[in-house]
Amino acid sequence: MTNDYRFEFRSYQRRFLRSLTTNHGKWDIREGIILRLTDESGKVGWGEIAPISWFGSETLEQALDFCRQLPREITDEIIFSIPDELPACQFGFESACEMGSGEWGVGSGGDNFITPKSSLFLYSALLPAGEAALNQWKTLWQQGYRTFKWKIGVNAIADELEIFELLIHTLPASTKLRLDANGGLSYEEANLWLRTCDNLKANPELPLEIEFIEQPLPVEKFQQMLELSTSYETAIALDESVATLRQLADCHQQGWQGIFVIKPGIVGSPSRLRKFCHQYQIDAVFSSVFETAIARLAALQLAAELSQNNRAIGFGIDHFFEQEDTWLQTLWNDL
Ligand SMILES: O=C(O)CCC(=O)C1=CC=C[C@@H](O)[C@@H]1C(=O)O
Ligand SMILES: [Mg+2]
Repeated sequence: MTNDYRFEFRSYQRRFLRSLTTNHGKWDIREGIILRLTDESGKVGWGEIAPISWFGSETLEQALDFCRQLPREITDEIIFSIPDELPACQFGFESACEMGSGEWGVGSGGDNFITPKSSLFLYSALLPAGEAALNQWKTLWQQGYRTFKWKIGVNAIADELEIFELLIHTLPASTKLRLDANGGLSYEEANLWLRTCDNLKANPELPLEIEFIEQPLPVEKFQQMLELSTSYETAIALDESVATLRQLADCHQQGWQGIFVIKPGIVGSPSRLRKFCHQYQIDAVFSSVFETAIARLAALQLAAELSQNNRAIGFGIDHFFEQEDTWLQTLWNDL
């Protein structure tokens, strides 16, 4: 795309089919902004700003304020100087530029956001927290998922360990299971979960693989997580700790050698993410921010370019929403 664009945007709301319950609380409605850039030749680039403020990005209001103060005609210069305090805006505007320039091989954008569930990617499906996981996994298995992520740190640890015991005796042997605490465990609880997973790893009768425990401790407990990462066989993945590019660089610089969960929708500038990942070859797992197909297309493009170690991508979240294809068209038609 050339460097002058007509800029339009509108906010959206999408209700989860079922609330997403994590240690951060209950999430019922996903709100975001869809933006459209049209260059002088008429080429269109679509972008999406999908903040998660409790994860470390800007708030939706801050993103809307930023969009409202922009002129109707904007330039590359404005886009590539969006401050680091607005990482979801950096992602939304930059990816709209890239799409419009056809760098993804997407033509006019707008009419086709089919994000391929290609076999090139293994997808990880998000299970509901608590014992609902025991009922839900089979439907997802029948849809082809072989990697699942289950939220812990939501209910009492004794209850979750009990459900975990049932889950590992129910899931097929070839399953990979990820546990995501969203920073909700105490140091003692994190040790108990890691020890439990190590014991499972040592049990030949239960070959199911615990791929990693995600963000066991709060962001401010980085040193304790660094210590835990060398004390157990079971891998640890940082998520909230590396939510933005600044945090990602900081944890890497402080010596994190484990897994990094990358949420492209809120991490910040795609071009700077590419540079970082190419430079440091980090072990990255790409993860959804419950975005629409617009941001998902951009995020999958980055995952395709930057994924290492064949890790399933955390975009198995379609079952959290109604079908979206017509919804996106109606959202924009009356603009
Ligand atoms: O990463 C995945 O497998 C799916 C996405 C996912 O789990 C999340 C997306 C956004 C916020 C969180 O609730 C949660 C996470 O902590 O990773
Ligand atoms: Mg997570």
